[in-house]
Amino acid sequence: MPVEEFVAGWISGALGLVLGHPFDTVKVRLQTQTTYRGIFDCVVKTYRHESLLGFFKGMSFPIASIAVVNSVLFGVYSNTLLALTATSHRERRAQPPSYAHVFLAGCTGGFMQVYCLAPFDLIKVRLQNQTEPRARPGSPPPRYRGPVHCAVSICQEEGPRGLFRGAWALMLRDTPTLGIYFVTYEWLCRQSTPEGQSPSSASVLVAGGFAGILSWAVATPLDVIKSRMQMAGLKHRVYRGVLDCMASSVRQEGLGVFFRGLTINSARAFPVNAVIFLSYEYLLRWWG
Ligand SMILES: CN(C)C(=N)NCCC[C@H](N)C(=O)O
Repeated sequence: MPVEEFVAGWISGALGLVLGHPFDTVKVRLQTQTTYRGIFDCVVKTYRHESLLGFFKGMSFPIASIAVVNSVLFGVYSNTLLALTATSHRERRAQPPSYAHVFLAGCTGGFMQVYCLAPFDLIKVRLQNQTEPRARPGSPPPRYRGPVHCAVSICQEEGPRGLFRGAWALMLRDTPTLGIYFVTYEWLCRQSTPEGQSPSSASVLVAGGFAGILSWAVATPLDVIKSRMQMAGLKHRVYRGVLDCMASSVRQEGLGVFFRGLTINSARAFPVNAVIFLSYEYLLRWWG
């Protein structure tokens, strides 16, 4: 099994993560808290209250976990294509796989990454939702002191299964949308590249950026539900499942709830995924 794809997936994921984390914090807050009037209000309040560091809350764990998560996504994707089409990454420009195969491989990568992503994503969301400024003498300490304390507290208070809260919604979000993600990337690359050649850097950037936007646009409704289910344990709010969370969110806030965070998610998705695909492609070309 070729391992370069796993390593390239890890490095490219880390680059994308650092670039996109501040946008991600604003998105998570808009999706799970009702105190903000919009993106601008959330950015201003976060900055005033928590300084620039507020936007980077919860980033250390994803940085550590991206090694596993993104390498599983890209590694499983590429190796599933290898199993389906018997072509390696190098041969795929000359013998492009069908879009059905690309979709299937993307869905498999998305499905497999959920197992690694679920606990890390839960901890990220809980830490991002802590709006207290950094500890000052006399001010109440935040609920979680950091990622490890957060993981231990969840295990103690909600049981080890608590770490997988929202995992069903995450699986429903990621399995089809990662199929869409890779199909969009492949389609846009092929449209802008003469047959048999490798896509230029500009093509990769644009195709990666739009693949990110489209897949996140489709993923946003389930992303909202996933984030709410992840926060539910903390707020002692009990949802009976994904459908119950959907129904109760719509009842209280209307259908617009499914589109919370869509604008900021799209603004984040373009640069993040452009950088992910560019670094992934170049690392693989560089290694031969
Ligand atoms: C719609 N979904 C779930 C995705 N496109 N997932 C791929 C993740 C790529 C990158 N880490 C990001 O956060 O955008």
